[in-house]
Amino acid sequence: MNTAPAPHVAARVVDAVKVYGGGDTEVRALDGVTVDFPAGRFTAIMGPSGSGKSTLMHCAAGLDTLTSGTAAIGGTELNSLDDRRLTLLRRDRVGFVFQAFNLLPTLTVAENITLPLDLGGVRADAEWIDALVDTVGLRDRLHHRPAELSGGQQQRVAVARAFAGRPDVVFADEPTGNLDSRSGAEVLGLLAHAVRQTHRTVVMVTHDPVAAAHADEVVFLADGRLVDRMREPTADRVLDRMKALDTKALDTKALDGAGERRGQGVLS
Ligand SMILES: Nc1ncnc2c1ncn2[C@@H]1O[C@H](COP(=O)(O)OP(=O)(O)OP(=O)(O)O)[C@@H](O)[C@H]1O
Repeated sequence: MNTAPAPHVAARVVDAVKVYGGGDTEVRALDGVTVDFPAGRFTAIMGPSGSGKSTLMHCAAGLDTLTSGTAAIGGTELNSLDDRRLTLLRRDRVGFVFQAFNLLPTLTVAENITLPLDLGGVRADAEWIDALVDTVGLRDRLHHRPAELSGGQQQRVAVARAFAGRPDVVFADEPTGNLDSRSGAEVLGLLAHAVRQTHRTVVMVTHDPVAAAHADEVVFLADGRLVDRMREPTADRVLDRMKALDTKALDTKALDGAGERRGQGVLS
């Protein structure tokens, strides 16, 4: 079966299973997840702690491999790539933003932004980079080093760096986890703006309903399964959904403790 995405899908996983460990310590972090991340949209992944959010993101981004099932980015199935091609795909077609800003302290803001392109020997598109610098509001900081910037400004550099190579998709893992709420809101607004203005795709893992509300759509995981999707989320609706999932997760754990069979996912 050809599971490569149609052009309007930036990334996709199909029947994704990820098992860590074996025997008594086996964990099914993903238990048959199929999800599309539409191109030109901002999607948030939410779910209770341990529900598989980071595992899904890492496998969808080619940072980790699935036990079974497939993952694809922009029409390319990741399982079909050897290590070298996978590294090139990650470098050329995927951007990353992490909780820790991961900037190089000895480089200026401008150098940090174009670092992935410079490492790959790719010529930066000056017009695109110029527009990005304006989008993230760092024009007057281009020659500063990261230590001279606030946390929010550093994360804005990381956002510009993630978009520098016009990637098919930018994956963001708790990008506001180290920021105060005001800087966090700025970075989220920026991600949403970059998606709208440049028609790029962002997939973000977050614990925070307020952060998720900046996305166009939220996908919810529970127990390694996709249990719901919500378009045009608001923080209140996401919070209500999360409360229901957390309650269900607690109930399931209580049942497990009583020796009952594990629940079959929250909505099924
Ligand atoms: N490298 C690993 N080895 C063993 N188990 C792992 C590993 N990585 C994750 N897990 C387990 O897989 C499950 C899913 O983990 P994952 O980090 O994807 O969840 P999460 O929803 O991102 O959690 P959190 O919100 O707490 O960050 C958890 O039970 C976790 O303990």
